[in-house]
Amino acid sequence: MFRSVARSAVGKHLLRRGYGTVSLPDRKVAILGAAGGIGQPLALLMKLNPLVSQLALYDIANTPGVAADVSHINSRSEVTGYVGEDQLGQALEGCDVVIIPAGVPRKPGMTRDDLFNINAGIVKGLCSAIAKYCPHALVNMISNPVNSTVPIAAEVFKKAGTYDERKLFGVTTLDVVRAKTFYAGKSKANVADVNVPVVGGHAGITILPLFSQATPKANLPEDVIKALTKRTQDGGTEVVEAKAGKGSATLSMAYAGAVFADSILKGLHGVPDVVECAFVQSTVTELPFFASKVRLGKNGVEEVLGLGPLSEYEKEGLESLKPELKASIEKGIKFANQS
Ligand SMILES: NC(=O)C1=CN([C@@H]2O[C@H](COP(=O)(O)OP(=O)(O)OC[C@H]3O[C@@H](n4cnc5c(N)ncnc54)[C@H](O)[C@@H]3O)[C@@H](O)[C@H]2O)C=CC1
Ligand SMILES: O=C([O-])CC(=O)C(=O)O
Repeated sequence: MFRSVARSAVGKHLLRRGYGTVSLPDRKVAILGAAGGIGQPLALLMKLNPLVSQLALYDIANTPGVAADVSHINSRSEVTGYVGEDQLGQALEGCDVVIIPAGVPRKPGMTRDDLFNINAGIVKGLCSAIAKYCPHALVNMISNPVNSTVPIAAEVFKKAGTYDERKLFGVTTLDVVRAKTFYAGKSKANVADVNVPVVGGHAGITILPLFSQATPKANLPEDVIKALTKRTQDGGTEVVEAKAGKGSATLSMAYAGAVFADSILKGLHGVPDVVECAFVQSTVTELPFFASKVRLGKNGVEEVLGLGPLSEYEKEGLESLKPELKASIEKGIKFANQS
């Protein structure tokens, strides 16, 4: 997964890997919520990423143990654990990338929006600290409801005078990961070769997989496309129900979060043509935030790419998702400005 590091990169560190000697820059990455269900496996995967030189693991509890454990792995980065609000500033100082999986997960019967009351406040507090201690960092928001937490983060940064729309991302990679897996299953394509853009937001019908643009082409019948769409939209709920009260997706999310962070780091590193779907500030539709393909570069978002040609079914899906996504965005903005 992490092999395609550009050989021409500048930097201080020389690493000898299987494919020769490459130089890599110093990059500090923090995970906020690092002792949680997503945070722990994500810490493990980020420890394996050669583009990271310092890995800061922050949580309100239990990070010393997680950090001690992960730090014994013989890979490049230095790992430090930070626990409690007193240490949040140190965790964030000098960060290039901050990944946020802090907050409560769903239980069966809940929607992602049901998490708003608790997670909105958590995200707001963490983003205020980011604005203070690492205002130039790229922020990868995992905490749900992403459709609202990203607008909250944007408002907090605007108030602090640090907002840069190129540097704030709602992580929707798990929707892409699921769409690829489910499509490969039905089309019998090699899953490693499959690509499926997923646009919109990250909750229920706001998740809109564009199977008409999936590659390799498979010409699946309409009823199969509809079933694949529904399964992708309900992927999170499928896991919540299977876990039966013990939380939501953690391992597949850690994988998706690590894939997305790796792309962010590659973009920072100057690797060309790094494209991921993400929920960002957007003019692709009339909504102020929207997930679509994004080209990543040295400052974060280099270009928000358009939707491309949609099938009639996808056009309908796009119109149906807009009211819910709009309301979730507005709820986030209102929360950030009233409290
Ligand atoms: N974007 C996406 O695709 C996905 C998002 N999620 C979301 O990710 C979030 C985390 O999920 P899990 O890791 O399963 O939950 P978890 O409960 O296992 O872990 C959350 C961690 O956050 C920590 N935390 C709480 N308040 C904090 C604060 N103020 N500062 C730092 N850390 C704090 C907790 O101590 C805990 O260790 C949930 O909101 C969940 O809905 C989950 C899966 C996919
Ligand atoms: O469904 C949830 O609550 C967690 C999540 O966002 C996902 O798995 O896509």
